[in-house]
Amino acid sequence: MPSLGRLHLITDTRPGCDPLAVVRAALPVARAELVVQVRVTDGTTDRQAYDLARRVRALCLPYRATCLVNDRLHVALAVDADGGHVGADDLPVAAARRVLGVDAVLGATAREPGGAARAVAAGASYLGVGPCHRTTTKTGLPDPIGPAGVRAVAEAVTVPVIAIGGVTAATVPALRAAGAYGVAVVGALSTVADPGRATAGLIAALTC
Ligand SMILES: Cc1ncc(COP(=O)(O)OP(=O)(O)O)c(N)n1
Ligand SMILES: Cc1nc(C(=O)O)sc1CCOP(=O)(O)O
Ligand SMILES: [Mg+2]
Repeated sequence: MPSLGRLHLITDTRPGCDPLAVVRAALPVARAELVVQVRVTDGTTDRQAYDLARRVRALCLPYRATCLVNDRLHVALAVDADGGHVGADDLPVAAARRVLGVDAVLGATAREPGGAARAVAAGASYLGVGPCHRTTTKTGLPDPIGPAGVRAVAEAVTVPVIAIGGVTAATVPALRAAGAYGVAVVGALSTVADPGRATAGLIAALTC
């Protein structure tokens, strides 16, 4: 299994966004510290998801950056991605592990220690933990858990904890201090004028 990068860039495919431009800007800065998770809106067809994932996979390869696919594990397999990410509405973690195989990177969403331990027992190789802070990118989430919630999960598992939800370079130090191995972001890279510069800021915060 490839070693996991600390900066997870989740693609933003909302209207007006250019996810490939953001990936192209982030890759030369973060290189193998970058994990690109291809996440598409529900209305996206499998063909569109496949085309985006295939292009992201090709961009990641020269940098040895990890490419994951959110939810649609058949797309992950079809583009030979490094793995996938599942949550409560997706395939159960054990089923996802059977689909992807033993060597794949498999992320699972966890919001509290009990769920986190169950996800790891079922085969998750990392956990996405949040929402850490308020986010404008996704609706229907529970209240933010803050660094204390991240700490509770990190103390319960031995796999990497990736903090998600409203993460910025300014909030990274407290999340790292709480035990997060890395962070996952949408808006901090997709809604800024200079995603390359924003990537450098996040990497600096993650590696100092
Ligand atoms: C790193 C990371 N953590 C959490 C999530 C959320 O996944 P999920 O709960 O399945 O929700 P959707 O992203 O599918 O809407 C994630 N994608 N990545
Ligand atoms: C996709 C996603 N999942 C979350 C969760 O807590 O499960 S928060 C989130 C969106 C993260 O976007 P931003 O970095 O713009 O806040
Ligand atoms: Mg999901």
